[in-house]
Amino acid sequence: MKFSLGANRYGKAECRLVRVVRDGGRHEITDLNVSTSLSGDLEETHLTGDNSAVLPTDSQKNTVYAFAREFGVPSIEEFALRLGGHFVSSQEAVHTANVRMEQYGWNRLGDHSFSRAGDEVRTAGVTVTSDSAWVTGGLTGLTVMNTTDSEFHGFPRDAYTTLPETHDRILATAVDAKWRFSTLDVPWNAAYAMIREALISGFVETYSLSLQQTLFAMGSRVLEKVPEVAEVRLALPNKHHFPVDLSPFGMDNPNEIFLAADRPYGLIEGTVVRDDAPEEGLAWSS
Ligand SMILES: O=c1[nH]c(=O)c2[nH]c(=O)[nH]c2[nH]1
Repeated sequence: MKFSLGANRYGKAECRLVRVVRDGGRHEITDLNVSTSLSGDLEETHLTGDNSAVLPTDSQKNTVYAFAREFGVPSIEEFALRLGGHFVSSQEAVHTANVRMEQYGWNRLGDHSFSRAGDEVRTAGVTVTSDSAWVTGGLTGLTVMNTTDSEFHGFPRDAYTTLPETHDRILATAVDAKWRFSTLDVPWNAAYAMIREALISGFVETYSLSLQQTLFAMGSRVLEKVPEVAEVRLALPNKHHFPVDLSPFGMDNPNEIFLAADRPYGLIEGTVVRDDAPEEGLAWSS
């Protein structure tokens, strides 16, 4: 039997890149998912394992981050054209470069705070018995980011600790919150709006030394603003943004170019409870 190689291409899929421009105190962010795919005279690696024409996908990924630092991202179209043009012009064997871009939208919350558009879901749960009922509200998928005012240091260093201490990092999380009402006499929609606002302002306005500290501030803010809430439970994934080391390419990275990692992520969970919170179960008459 004889086989021949049909269409083929290769590249790095889903380079998650966040770029922060810090001209003055008002930051701008660009959040991208970049995939490269090259094709051309690439038979040899498939047929004999000769890699002399195979620009590593790792190099393709590095180019994405390095170009973001060197040339910025005026638009995803321009950035994609520059990347594609580079691969085709610099690699003799590469005749076609496909570059796919996804750009995620963020809404501004403040000078260095943003919330990601879409994905947010309001939730509610009720339990009803013959003589009582109780209500929990919640939200999931509220993704927020502070591009400064976050530090993490002073932690124990054991034999397996490699994490550098940081005094200026990105803090980003997708808020997963549940709260328990201590009464059924609640203007539900207005209360939801206030709770959501309290969670956001707690995140934005807290100068954070840990996501745990931010969690407690967010929960406390809800209890402060909405007296009908007895308890807030928060699950906050720490959506890590690692500064990319561009020194191998002769570039610095003044906290501008980040790899947005999706897994694994820290998961910080906690409950903030009003000291005089009633037990679950509210009499209908109350
Ligand atoms: O805010 C943080 N809390 C942690 O517990 C933790 N652990 C870690 O690696 N980074 C962070 N950041």
